Amino acid sequence: DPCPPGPRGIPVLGNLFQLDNVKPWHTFAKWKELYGPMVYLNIAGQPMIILNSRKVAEDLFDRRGSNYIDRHRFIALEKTTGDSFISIMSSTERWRKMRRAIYGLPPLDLHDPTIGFMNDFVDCIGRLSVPGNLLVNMLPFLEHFPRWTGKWKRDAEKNYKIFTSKFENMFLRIKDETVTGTEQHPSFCVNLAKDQKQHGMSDTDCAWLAGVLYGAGHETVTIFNLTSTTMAWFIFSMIQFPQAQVCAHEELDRVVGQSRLPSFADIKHLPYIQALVKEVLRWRPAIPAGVPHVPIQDDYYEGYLIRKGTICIPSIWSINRDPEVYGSDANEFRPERHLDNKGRLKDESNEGHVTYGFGQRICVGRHFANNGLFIQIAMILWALRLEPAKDNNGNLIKPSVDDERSDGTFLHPPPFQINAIMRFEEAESVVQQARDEIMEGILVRPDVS
Ligand code: HEM
Repeated sequence: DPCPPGPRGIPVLGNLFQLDNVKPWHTFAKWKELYGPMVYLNIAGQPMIILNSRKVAEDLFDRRGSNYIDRHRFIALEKTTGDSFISIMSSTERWRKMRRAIYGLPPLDLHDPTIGFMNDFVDCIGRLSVPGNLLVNMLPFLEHFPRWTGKWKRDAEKNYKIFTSKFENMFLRIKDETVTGTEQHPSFCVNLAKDQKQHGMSDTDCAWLAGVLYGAGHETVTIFNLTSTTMAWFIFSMIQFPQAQVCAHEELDRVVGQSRLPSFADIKHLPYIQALVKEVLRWRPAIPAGVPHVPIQDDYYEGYLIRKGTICIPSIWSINRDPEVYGSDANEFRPERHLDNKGRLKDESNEGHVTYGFGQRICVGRHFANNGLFIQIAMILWALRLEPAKDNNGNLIKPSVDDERSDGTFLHPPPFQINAIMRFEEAESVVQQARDEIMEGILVRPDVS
């Protein structure tokens, strides 16, 4: 049976050297023009398929989701985490249990001394998640070579011990306090400790699940923080497209007024802000080549064979600007595309993009992320007007709209400076008051350090 079309490779190593490890999604988009929505590659014997249209990605990952449920092996990352990293775990019973257990939020505490430790953790994970940067991921037989032949293996074993012991300490402390009734503050760990038996999870699994989720929502500037990367793209888009800011300000003034901050209760009445969140995520997805899915059985699609074990990469970048879905202006930043002609959201159940991935491995943090982005964007625009910084002669300095930075997995805006201007006099005191209330709330919590 034929494989989908794709670029010709060289003998043995196939298309290994045609894979662009820096910004592969731009190469995928070019290949879409040449070969169509499914592009086949052979990476030193490992089959790989790039999915470049929404239809193909949804047909396979959503409609046949129970087959496209597995992950490709990131071997060094697997060893560093004792294969406890839910996002890259194979579709085992352990993964199922962890996914089922996720319903709360990771605790965030400004005084938590673990912040430095978590920075190291997310840095390490970020380095190991770049698909092509370690040979062992492409040539898995290297995994079984002795330890002295691979530094990656020695580092992985050492780091696994450090991370596990810290995560276990963090989890077991909460668990002890939950059992003795001293931990009163609701948190993800408290819920997990209470329901651990029901979920059938070991202490180490609970500790890793909590640690990884804490990492995903972690408030740092490291590459791993998808929410803060998306916020950086939001600010970038506001200085590039001032008209969108004018529309957002108009909506906030009309719905919220100027005497109080926006809240979650306003969400239904702020469709333009919701559309803005969707458009930032669509226009500049933080993981533009997604996370690969791997089928557990051979599959046939449109006359092509997709062998089990094939690395299937959803090109989120291409799919988010598929002209068949978004029309000819798909490359432009236009929040209005998510609204009908009465200014209401076109379809509340539809994200309007595929930035959170697909099927049974879709991002479990997406509601948390959407809510966080909504409230941050609403509050920033309620109080501020964002403008590009000016040079000494008063000229605006603004990066080119197409500029971007990447390490192969995550997409960031280039460095840029802004001026943030209070929109009205009372804004400052309203923000200050809200801040004081939150700080009081944190300070009355029991000391958790
Ligand atoms: C703007 C923010 C975020 C973006 C763009 C994002 C994107 C993604 C993507 C593309 C995947 C892979 C989906 C697939 O395989 O098709 C994923 C998985 C995942 N995300 Fe997120 N994410 C975000 C925020 C978060 C947050 C805040 C959390 C935690 C609270 C989180 C937890 C997870 C987990 C645990 C998985 C792995 C699911 C699995 O493999 O079964 N994410 N995310």
